[in-house]
Parts: sequence; structure tokens; C-alpha cells
Amino acid sequence: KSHESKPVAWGYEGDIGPCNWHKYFPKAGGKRQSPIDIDTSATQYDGSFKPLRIHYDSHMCSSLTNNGHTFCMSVNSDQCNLSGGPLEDKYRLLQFHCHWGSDDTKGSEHTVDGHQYAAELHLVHWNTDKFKSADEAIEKNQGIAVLTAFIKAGKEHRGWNHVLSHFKDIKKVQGTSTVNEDFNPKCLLPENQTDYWTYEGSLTTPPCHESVRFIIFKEVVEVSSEQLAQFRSLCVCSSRKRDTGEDEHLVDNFRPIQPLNGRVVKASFQ
Ligand SMILES: COc1ccc(N[C@H](NS(N)(=O)=O)Oc2ccccc2)cc1OC
Ligand SMILES: [Zn+2]
Repeated sequence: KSHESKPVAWGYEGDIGPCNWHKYFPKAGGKRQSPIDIDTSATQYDGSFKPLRIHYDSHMCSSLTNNGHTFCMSVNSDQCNLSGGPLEDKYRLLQFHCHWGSDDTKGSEHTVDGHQYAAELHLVHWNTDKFKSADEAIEKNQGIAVLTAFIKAGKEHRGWNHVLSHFKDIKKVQGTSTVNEDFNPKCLLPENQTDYWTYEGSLTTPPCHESVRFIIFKEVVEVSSEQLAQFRSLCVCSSRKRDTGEDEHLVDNFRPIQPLNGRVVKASFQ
């Protein structure tokens, strides 16, 4: 029997934290890693982008899972597609998830002029024109496109309640809940979908494949502080082994920013 490679544990703190990921996941030490700081004085306007086309249907059944690092809403509808903007091909929505912090002052992965937001939404899509499966696409250049929105504390976001209402079923690690309601993840995006930054980077979690085109909206989405607290209520795996055996609540599931290495961040707006 071939020896299955044992999955390597990784996390956001201690010796399995981001500084050591490269030891088991060599791509994490690559030249086009994510996230990055967006220095708005160095972005370059690109007038050649066509309008972004985000076509999601809402009759998709999906399941919400606590994967030990965040929640992940998987989508298995072939009707949720993304194209246009900086993209040459058509991409299909696979899942969405978020990154957040232990309080409202931190949590996003990307930063803008050094400013970190309270959380960051990632809608992960894979290139269905070039590849046969998401598992193939995640290792290939242009394989993945991640639509990204920053989140800050403010007024309550009613759309997010459709996701948060299922959190009680996935409080435990590897918990899964089936979500079969009429929910369209497009409601989680900002109103302004024409102004965004875009650059070529990587998965921000191991195996950190350098296959991702990030599209990051300029407009920030507001959710209430109570809703942000619900993100933090998820119990996830942590490197600290507590003898108390109490559930580990996640703190800071965001990767630190990575060197730009000469990459240029394009802007769809002037
Ligand atoms: C299509 O296959 C994958 C897609 C994505 C990621 N990792 C993803 N990276 S990110 N933050 O850049 O989107 O992080 C998470 C974080 C939480 C839940 C699921 C993904 C990993 C994948 O296979 C290993
Ligand atoms: Zn992510």
C-alpha cells in the first residue's frame, strides 16, 4: 500500500505558524505570495479591463464546514460564474470563507496603505476554461480567482445573518451543516463592483500555491461588532494544547503580509 502522505498540521501561531509554513510547504517561500499591502500611491490604473461579470444564482445548495481554520461555505452550483475584468477565462465559484482577528482592529489579510480591516471575505473560483477540476486548477497559474471584500465594524449586515445563523451547527471543528436556503453570496459584496485592485498572488494558506488572481474591491462592507463576534465564536484547532481541554476559540486566522517582489498592483479606477 503506497504510504499516503500524512497531512501536515499548520496554524497561525507557535511553531506551526506562518513563519514556519515554508518548511513543509515550500511554495510559502515563493516570489509571488499573498497577502500583500496595497500601496495606493504605487498602483497602476489599467483602462483595458472589461466590466467584471459576477453571475451567481441563488438556487445552489451548499454546505457550511468548520475546517479548523475558518468556516467554509462550499458551493456546488455550475451556475455561479465570474469572468471579465482582468480575467481571460471563465471561473466557477467553489467556496467562500473569511479571515478575521481577535478584535475589530485586525483580521484582514491584505492591508491598504498599512491599514488592516476587521475581516476579509474570499470568494474562491477556479478556471473552468483551462482546467477539469478545482484540484487541478489550484496548482496552476491562472487557476484560481479570489474575489475579495474588506469588512469593518459598523451597521448590521442582514445578508451575513443567513450564514451566521448556521454557525451553531459548526461550532465544533470539522462540523458541517447543510445550507439549502435561497441565499445568493453576491449579497455579501459591496455595492460598487467597478472599483477594485488586482494582482497575481497565492493561496494565503498552505500549500500556498502561486495560482491566484486576487480581485479586491475598494469599497468596504460593514457588519456589526456582534456579527464579527460571531465569527470569533467558532471553535477551531489551535497549536496551544490546553490541559483544561476547553475549546480553542480562534484568534487571528490571517497570514502576515508578504514581500511584493516587484509585482505591480493594477487598479480598475483612476
Ligand atoms: C480549491 O482548493 C483550495 C482553495 C483555497 C484553499 N485555501 C484558501 N486559500 S485563500 N485564503 O487564498 O483562499 O484558504 C482557505 C481557508 C479556509 C477554507 C478554505 C480555504 C485551499 C484549497 O485547497 C487546498
Ligand atoms: Zn482566504
